[in-house]
Amino acid sequence: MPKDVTILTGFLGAGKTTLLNALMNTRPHTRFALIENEFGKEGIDGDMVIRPDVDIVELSNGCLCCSLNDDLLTVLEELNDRSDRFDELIIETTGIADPANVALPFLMLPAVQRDFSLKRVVCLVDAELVEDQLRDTEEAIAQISFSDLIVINKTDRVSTVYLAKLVEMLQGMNPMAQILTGHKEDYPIEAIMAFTRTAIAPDKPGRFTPSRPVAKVPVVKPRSSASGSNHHHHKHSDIVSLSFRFTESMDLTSLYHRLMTLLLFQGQDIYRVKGIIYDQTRKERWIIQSVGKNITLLEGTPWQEDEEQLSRVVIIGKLLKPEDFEKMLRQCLSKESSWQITNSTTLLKTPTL
Ligand SMILES: Nc1nc2c(ncn2[C@@H]2O[C@H](COP(=O)(O)OP(=O)(O)OP(=O)(O)O)[C@@H](O)[C@H]2O)c(=O)[nH]1
Repeated sequence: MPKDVTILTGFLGAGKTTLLNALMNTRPHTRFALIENEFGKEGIDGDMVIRPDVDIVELSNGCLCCSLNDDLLTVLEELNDRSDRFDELIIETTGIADPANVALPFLMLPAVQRDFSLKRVVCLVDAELVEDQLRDTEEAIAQISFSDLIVINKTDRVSTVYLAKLVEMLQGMNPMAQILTGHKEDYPIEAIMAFTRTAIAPDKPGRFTPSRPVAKVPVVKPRSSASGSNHHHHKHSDIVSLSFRFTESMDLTSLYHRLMTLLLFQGQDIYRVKGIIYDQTRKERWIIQSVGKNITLLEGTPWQEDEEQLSRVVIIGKLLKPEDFEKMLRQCLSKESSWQITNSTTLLKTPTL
């Protein structure tokens, strides 16, 4: 029997990993395989998955919808070789992925369809920030337009009147999608998992029309430019991912305050910050995140004795300059000696294929 597949998409910070954890927790007896895709070099999301028994495949430093398209097929083959070890597959896309390209192998390739059955493409939407995201980026539009099921998340942050308007607006953008609402304390998980795309006549003309010609699937793009730089070309974005790694202790309080100031004064182009922080004054790792101007701090698990204690920080936004963030992060180090930029991935505007 083909394994059920859920594609979980949604703009940066919409709440994909949070929903994923909630979903897997409500199904303790289901064995999940999970493909986590992040386009920065530092894969942070895999560490945020709280169920220890999940078979996680991390695909970092590229987007499944373009540069890692070929890798998806390889991973699917590998997963199929161990198909007796899991019941369902969930793919969490990057926050800027075009889900049409991630879904295409499941929709178009018989060899994939034999082993995997795409049940739903779920798009998480940040109720508070989606209007700005739709105005500023093409990615949010592609995600909402393509998905079968739209879950408006973070309803705790908006009024019911605004929420009703949002439902109307998103339904206008994608009239065929089902729309649900929820927040992290109360996700409509049963309704999400009960939904299957076959129930809504998937083959209606235009239903799954990808934004680019199908004939080009799978789209395989070079991972780096001919010059050998580490710039990664994305089809339609100016979005940059910066990854930093520090072996010195960081002062968590200082990081929090500096980040808050930065977001307050220059936050419009910083879409997402996520970090796992080593502060020598604390036994546990700490998770720092920001979405828009909202910052959250969360206590993680204690460091183990045999574990390397280090901080990893990923910053994603529009045309970000590494020097600005280098300066801020350097000021947060308890000692300033060993900071380094491990990767700087710039997604430049390039002509459509
Ligand atoms: N207030 C509120 N915050 C939420 C809700 N859901 C998620 N968050 C917070 O939003 C932030 C981002 O959540 P994630 O689940 O990491 O978002 P994501 O879509 O996986 O992020 P990327 O993988 O970076 O695109 C975290 O700080 C969450 O705690 C919600 O319903 N309400």
